[in-house]
Amino acid sequence: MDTVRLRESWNTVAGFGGQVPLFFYSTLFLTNPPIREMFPAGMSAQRDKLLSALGRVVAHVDELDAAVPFLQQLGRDHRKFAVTADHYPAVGQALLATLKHFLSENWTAELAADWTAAYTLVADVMKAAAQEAAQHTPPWWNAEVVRHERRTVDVAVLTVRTDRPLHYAAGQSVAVETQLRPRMWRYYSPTNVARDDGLLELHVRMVDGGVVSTALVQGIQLGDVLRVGAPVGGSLTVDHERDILLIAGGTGLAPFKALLGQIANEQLRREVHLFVGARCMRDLYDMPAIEAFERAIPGLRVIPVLSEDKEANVPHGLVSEVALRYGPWPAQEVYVCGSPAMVAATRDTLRAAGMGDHRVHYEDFQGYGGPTSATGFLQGDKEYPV
Ligand SMILES: NC(=O)C1=CN([C@@H]2O[C@H](COP(=O)(O)OP(=O)(O)OC[C@H]3O[C@@H](n4cnc5c(N)ncnc54)[C@H](O)[C@@H]3O)[C@@H](O)[C@H]2O)C=CC1
Repeated sequence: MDTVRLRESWNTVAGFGGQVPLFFYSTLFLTNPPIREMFPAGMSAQRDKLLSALGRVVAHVDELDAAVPFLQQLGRDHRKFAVTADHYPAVGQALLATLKHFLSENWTAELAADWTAAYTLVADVMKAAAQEAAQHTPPWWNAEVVRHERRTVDVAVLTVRTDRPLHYAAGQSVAVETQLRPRMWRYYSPTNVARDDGLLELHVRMVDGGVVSTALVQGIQLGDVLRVGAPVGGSLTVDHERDILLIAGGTGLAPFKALLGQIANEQLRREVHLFVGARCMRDLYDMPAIEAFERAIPGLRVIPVLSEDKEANVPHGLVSEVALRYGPWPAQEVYVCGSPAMVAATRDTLRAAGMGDHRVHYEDFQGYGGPTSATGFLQGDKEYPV
């Protein structure tokens, strides 16, 4: 398989922009009408998600070893869409038809063979992981809403109870769907460690144009049943004993609250600093719970930071910049979570301050195709469905 040729051909096709997903989905749905039912009625949000994710993964197939855990999660997570092994050939055929169409005279028998081999590798990893998961877990968990608190105009804290235990690591995310918005899945990070009774707390901010987050904040009723997908993500999990610096922007606090739950149960003594960034006082929507952790964890220090309002005794500025001012952080593992813009800006700030990328952790959902890895993932209520 010539991976350079694969990548070059993908770059050429990607240059056709929005026409590519249009052609891909038309081909997929025309040749396999039942697959249309698996996607939401409105396709605009995810038009390019599946395809760009597939393209990225397949074109980097020479790094497949590194991508295997991600592809396995993807395979398991896709069970919630009712994707079965039978669907993979249809997607592969639509992908090949799309490449052929846009590469026209540059589409050769060799390229067709390379793309077929690459897609087969990716699909095999995903299918095997899905099949293995099917032995012991459902395609999704039903989760009844048992508590719904509006903490601010646009932030709700939901507590749901899954119908069977859901095992995940603190810092991972799960996809959530409400029947108010069928087939539109959004990722949220449970804010508690996994519990035997299946209780999960989720933090949801209503975002502009976010139809799912609006439904979860404003439309949901106690007793409603959400669907929850298999856990994904591994960048914000902690499996070491080093000191930690956590930098949260807004509801990006969610996975870190779960980490505090994990750390509170450790026998270990380590230093943990948590910077909680918000625009104004009322956006610090969960401080009593976070301060309770501060009392329970001897090495934990929590520093709220306001970027818009100025309040006495509360540091002012972007959370990343304030966190740097409190340094130096010579050996801490650094975890960053917030909006994509906040994560990108924080990474730049830390890099400019000389902090090596190797100890800065953030969830890369593009790479998934969602928060920056390979298939239409997301964080919070960003539009990253597959
Ligand atoms: N709800 C959840 O479970 C999870 C949510 N998220 C994501 O966290 C994000 C939270 O956003 P909001 O609550 O609206 O936060 P926000 O926009 O109110 O920002 C909070 C703080 O982050 C910093 N910040 C924001 N934008 C920045 C930028 N461009 N450069 C540098 N610093 C910046 C500032 O200090 C600001 O005060 C959402 O994108 C959500 O998708 C991520 C993981 C899990």
